[in-house]
Amino acid sequence: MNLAETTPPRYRPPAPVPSGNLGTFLKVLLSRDANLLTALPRRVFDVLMGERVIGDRRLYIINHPETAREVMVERAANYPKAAVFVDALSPLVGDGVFVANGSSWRRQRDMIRPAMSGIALSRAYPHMGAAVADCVARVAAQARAGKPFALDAELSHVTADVVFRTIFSEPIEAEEAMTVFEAFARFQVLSDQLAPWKLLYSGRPPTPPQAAGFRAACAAIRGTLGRMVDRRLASGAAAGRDIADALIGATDPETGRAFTREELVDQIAVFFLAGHETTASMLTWALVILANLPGATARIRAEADALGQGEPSLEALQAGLPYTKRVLREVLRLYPPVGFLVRSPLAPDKVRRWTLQPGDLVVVSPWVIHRHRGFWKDPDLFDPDRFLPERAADIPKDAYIPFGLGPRICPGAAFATVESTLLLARLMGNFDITPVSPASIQPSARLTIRPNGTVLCQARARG
Ligand code: HEM
Repeated sequence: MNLAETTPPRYRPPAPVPSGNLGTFLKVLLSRDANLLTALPRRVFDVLMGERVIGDRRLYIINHPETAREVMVERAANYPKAAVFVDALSPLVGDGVFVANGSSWRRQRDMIRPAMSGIALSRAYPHMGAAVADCVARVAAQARAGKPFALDAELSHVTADVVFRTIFSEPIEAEEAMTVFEAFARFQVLSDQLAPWKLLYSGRPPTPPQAAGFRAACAAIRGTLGRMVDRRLASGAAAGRDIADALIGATDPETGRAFTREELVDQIAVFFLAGHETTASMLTWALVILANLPGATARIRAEADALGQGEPSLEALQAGLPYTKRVLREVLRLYPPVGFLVRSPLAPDKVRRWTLQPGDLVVVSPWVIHRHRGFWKDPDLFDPDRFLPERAADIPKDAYIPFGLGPRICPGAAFATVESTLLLARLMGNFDITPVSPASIQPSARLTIRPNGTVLCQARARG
C-alpha cells in the first residue's frame, strides 16, 4: 500500500462557522455556554488588526504576524499579561511564572530553566513511559469491557499522571495527587463560569455566586501541594531526581536566593495547570480527527509499529515518527490549546494606526491566526503535510504560534512534544478508538480549547 495516497485530501474537522456580530458576542459571553469561538465574527479571520469596544473596555486583536512580533517580542516589556487574566489564575498559582510580570517573572523564568532543560526531560522520560503504559492498560480494560469511556477524562488523567510523576516521582493514583486532580476538575468548571464576568468590566467585577466554590477548589489544590512540598523539604532534595528537586535546588542567578516554600507551591501549581490540560486537549483532538482518517491512521500505525513493543529511547522518539509529529503539529494549528494570549499595555503605544492605552486589552490569538484567510491555504482543512520541509516556505514567519512567542514562549514545548508523540503512537498502535457521537463534538474555548462535552468513545484492541 502506498500510504501517502491513503490520506483523504480534503477533510474539515469540527469548528464553528464564524458569524457573530457584537450582539451575538455579548449574548454568548453572558450565556451559560460562554463559548467565545462561536461568537467570533467572520471578519476577524481576514483583518490584520481590529478594534472593538465592549462594556468600558477597548479590545484589540492583532493578527498580522509582524505586528504580533512587535508587541509580543520587541516591545514585550510594555505588554505584561493583562490583570483580567492574572486575577483569574492567581488564586491557584499565586505569583507563579505563568502569571507573574516584570522583574518577578524574569527571575522566576531564569530559575525554572534547569527544571525545563533537556537534562530534566531525559530524567522525566522514564516517568512518562510508566504513565503511558498505565494509560494503555486502562484503555485495554475499557476495550475488554466493551463499554464506552470518556476519552477526554482518560487523557486528562494520563497527562496529570505524567506531570505528577515528573514533579514528585509519584503516580496520580496516590491519594494526595488524586485530591489535586479532582479539585482541578472543579477549578476548571468554575473558572469557565467566572471568565465572562471578568472580561466585561475593566474595574473589579462583582463577585458571582460561583466564586466561593472556586476559591475552595484552589485552596484544596494549594493545601495538598503545600503538604507535598513540606515533606520533600523535610526529607531533603536529592539532586537530579525530579522537577521538585530541581525547583528546590534552583537559585536566583543574581542574588543566589532559592524559592520560598510559597513560591515552590506557586511553580508546582503552574506546572500542573500549564502542563496537563494543554497536552490532554491536543491529544483528544488528535484522536477525534484520526477516527475519520483511515489513511492517516495507517501511516501513524506504521511508525508506531516500527518502534517495537519495548520502551523506545528518548533519542529514537525525538528523531523518528515524522508523520505522527506532523499530525500533532497540524492538530495544534487547528486546535491550539491556548487559544488567546491576552496582554495590556503599561504605557501608551502606537500600533499600526491605533494608539493603545493602559487598560486596553490586546489579544494575539493562535486560534484566529492559525485559521486566518491571509496566511494559510485552506485554513480549515486538516493537512499535516503542510508541515513537510519542502512546503515550509508557504507558512509565514510567526503565523504558527501554538506555544506562544517572545520571551514568554512555552518552556514546556519539548516536554509536550515528546509526551504527545509517545502517547499518540501507543494509543493508535494498540487500539481503534471511535467516538460514539462524532457529530456532536465541537470545540469550545474554556481554560483551554476543548471539546464542548464529554467525548465518549469505544476502544477495540487491534488484532
Ligand atoms: C501542547 C501542550 C502545550 C501548549 C500548547 C502550551 C502552550 C503555552 C503557551 C501558548 C504559553 C504562553 C502563554 C502566553 O504567552 O500568554 C505557555 C506558557 C507556559 N507553559 Fe505551556 N503549553 C503546553 C505544555 C506545557 C507543558 C507540558 C509545560 C510544563 C511541563 C508547560 C509550561 C508552561 C509554563 C511554565 C508557561 C509560562 C511561561 C512564562 O510565562 O514565562 N506548558 N504554554
